[in-house]
Amino acid sequence: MAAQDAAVDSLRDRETGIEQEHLDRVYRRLEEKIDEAEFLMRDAGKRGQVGTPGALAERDAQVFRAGIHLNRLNNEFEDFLFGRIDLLPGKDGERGPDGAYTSVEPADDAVREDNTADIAETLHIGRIGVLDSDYAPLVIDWRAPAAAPFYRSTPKAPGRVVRRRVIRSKGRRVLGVEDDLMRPELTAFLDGGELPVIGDGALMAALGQARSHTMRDIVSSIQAEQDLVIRAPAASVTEVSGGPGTGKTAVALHRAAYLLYQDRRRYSGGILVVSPTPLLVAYTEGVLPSLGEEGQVAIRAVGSLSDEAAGVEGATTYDEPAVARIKGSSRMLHVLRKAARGALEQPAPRRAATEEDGQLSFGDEEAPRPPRGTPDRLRVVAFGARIELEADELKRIRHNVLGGSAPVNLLRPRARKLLLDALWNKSSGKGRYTDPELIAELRSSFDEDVSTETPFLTFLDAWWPELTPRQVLAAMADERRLGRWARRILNPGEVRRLARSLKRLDADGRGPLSVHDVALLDELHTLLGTPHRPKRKREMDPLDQLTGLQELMPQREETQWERAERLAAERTEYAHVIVDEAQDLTPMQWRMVGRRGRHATWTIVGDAAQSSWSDPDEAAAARDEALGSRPRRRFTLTVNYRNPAEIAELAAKVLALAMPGMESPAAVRSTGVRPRFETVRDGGLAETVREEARRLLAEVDGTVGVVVAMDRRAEARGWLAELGERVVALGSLEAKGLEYDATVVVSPAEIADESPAGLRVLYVALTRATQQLTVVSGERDLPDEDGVPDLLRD
Ligand SMILES: Nc1ncnc2c1ncn2[C@@H]1O[C@H](COP(=O)(O)OP(=O)(O)OP(=O)(O)O)[C@@H](O)[C@H]1O
Repeated sequence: MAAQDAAVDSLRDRETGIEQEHLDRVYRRLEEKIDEAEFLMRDAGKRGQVGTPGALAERDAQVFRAGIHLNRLNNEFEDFLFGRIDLLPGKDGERGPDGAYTSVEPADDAVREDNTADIAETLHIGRIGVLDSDYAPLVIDWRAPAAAPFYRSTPKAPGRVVRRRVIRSKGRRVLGVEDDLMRPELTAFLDGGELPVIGDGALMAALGQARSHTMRDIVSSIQAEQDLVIRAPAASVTEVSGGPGTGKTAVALHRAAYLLYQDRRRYSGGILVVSPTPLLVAYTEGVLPSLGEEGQVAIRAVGSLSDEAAGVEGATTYDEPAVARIKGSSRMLHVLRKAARGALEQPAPRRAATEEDGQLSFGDEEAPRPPRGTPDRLRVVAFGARIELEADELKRIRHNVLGGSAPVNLLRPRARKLLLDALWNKSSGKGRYTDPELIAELRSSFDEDVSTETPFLTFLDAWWPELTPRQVLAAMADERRLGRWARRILNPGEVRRLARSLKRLDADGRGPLSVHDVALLDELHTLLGTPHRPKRKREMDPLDQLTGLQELMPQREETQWERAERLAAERTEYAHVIVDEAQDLTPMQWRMVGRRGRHATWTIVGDAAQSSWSDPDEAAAARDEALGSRPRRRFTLTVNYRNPAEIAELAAKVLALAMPGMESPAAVRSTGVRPRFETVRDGGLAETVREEARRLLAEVDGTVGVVVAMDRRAEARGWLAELGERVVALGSLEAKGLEYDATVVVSPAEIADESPAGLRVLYVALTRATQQLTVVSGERDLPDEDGVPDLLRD
């Protein structure tokens, strides 16, 4: 036995050594390329401003590209090289642009009658492609067509692949290899020797690893059904559904990198990834840089998608479920339409303002102030006489201007014009001449005189103020006014709740926003419109400003990440929109996201069984509206890579209650560790949860997540304060998309009772662990003698 183990070890060492040699060659080549890039930059710097403008531009572009390349090479990705496939000869013998054979199917005579074959081609797969000096592929980019068999090949449909190898490396050192045989029936030869096979496969090795607070890419172990989604053509809409842990988020992010690789020019319009929470953004945002992509992709939480949320770093607070339900509903669109127009009229201020000559006095501050009570009379002097418009005339004019659906702030010029018309009609100027030319001249000077006088300007500012979305939202905190705008749309109870939830905002709408407020603000932004203002000077494109090395350096000071942030901030529409956890978008959020992808192609990933929105049909209708009539391509992911079977089995009980008849995905592995059930011990809930978290911290190497009902969040953070950074307390809605080595789910009944979608939220909570799960029951859970709460019993 010992001799056999030693043989296996020496084979492993030999194969690891072979890959080390290859990696050394790759790094030698990378060093050559770095030297080349550095030379190019030095040379360009020396040459300064000589040559024709065209040649200079070309040289500058080359320097810029070399600089970026250099940066990437210097980054020395962990696992720079991660895969290898050994292939049979191809059918047609043609080679693609990366130097690899293009055919997927083996040549007819590739396998001899005695089931032996020769390996005709070996490809190494890595994060970026590297060619040797003869343009032969040393490393193939994982997104290149030649790399597809690495992911697609299965023992059922192996194509040309005989052996797939995952190479584990760190920096320049190969740590080990894991092989999967795609044609186990075959004896294959490479360089005269039999092709050896090492280990039990890479997927299991990857899944067993401890989790940290950031997601890892899965580039070395993407599975065939996932690869089909990642490489699906970008046209129209790609919809991906799949249960918890099937890799939807991972696939969505890898797809973004793939699309950029495929058609960088097209996606220079930007890719937007919409995520449900800032926690999930923080968890996932490292994946794209690890795949060599960051510049063009913006990952945004739905609560910070709108510029209207700027200044509060996006919204992170949640409304109570009944309020969230109102704010998310498409009925709000009708309320907002009325509010955007109705908010023009300000109720009279509590403290009486001084009125003088038909105008409200605003004191002598110069800065524009929010309106304080709408004036009901306009009085100006023209042709030496006073002209007045009374309340009912003003009302008629307002009504006239507001007919139609144009954005309110853009109607101000029209309001101004109708006011001047009405004043002119009352003036003595109107009947002064009969000659149309003279009338026109007089009218034009009347307009100019009146409309530049302070009384008119001050009146217009107060009577037709330029409203901000936040001011309108704040106006909706007045229950009486909101009641008018929401008549026959919301019932009185809903009006009261909604108004009360907005009392947090001051008159200008400053104050803490909830996640659902953001979609309302974004809608208001559209309803109000932004009057045209002179544009700020455009920042120059790096290629515009480069003239050599000296200019390249300051440019480097803006990191790729900052550049992405800046570009995203300037962008309002994207070339491709990816929606993660799409089942959670409310109808109003779909409208907000839809506006950012009116001309985009889309990838939408989600799982109806995890929806925390109470009315999935209404959300589906809003989603259809956002996507329009674009054709859809649908995929389903079927394997749960996160939860061991023992945990998946328990979660399936809740799924059966939440969505009867819905199938849960098959867990890919089992650990033999069953979920634990605890009831509150003597020290109370805090002590019980703390003890359990402490125990789990000792059991696993990575992270522990404690999931509680939303209104216990702050309390739970206090319970765990002393346990260090590996443990995190989360509200049930915050757990979306995240995962931990071990989780403690506190009181399933509390989570399930939180909202109409509570059972689905509980299903999410129960599917977060990669290794161990403990359920702690309180009284409401009616635990049996084994501590199993009623919701989780058979
Ligand atoms: N092919 C794979 N190789 C290695 N790990 C994988 C693979 N596919 C998925 N995983 C891992 O499984 C876990 C779950 O993936 P992910 O979070 O993308 O799933 P999800 O479908 O978005 O889950 P949920 O719906 O619960 O949010 C992650 O840790 C991911 O890295």
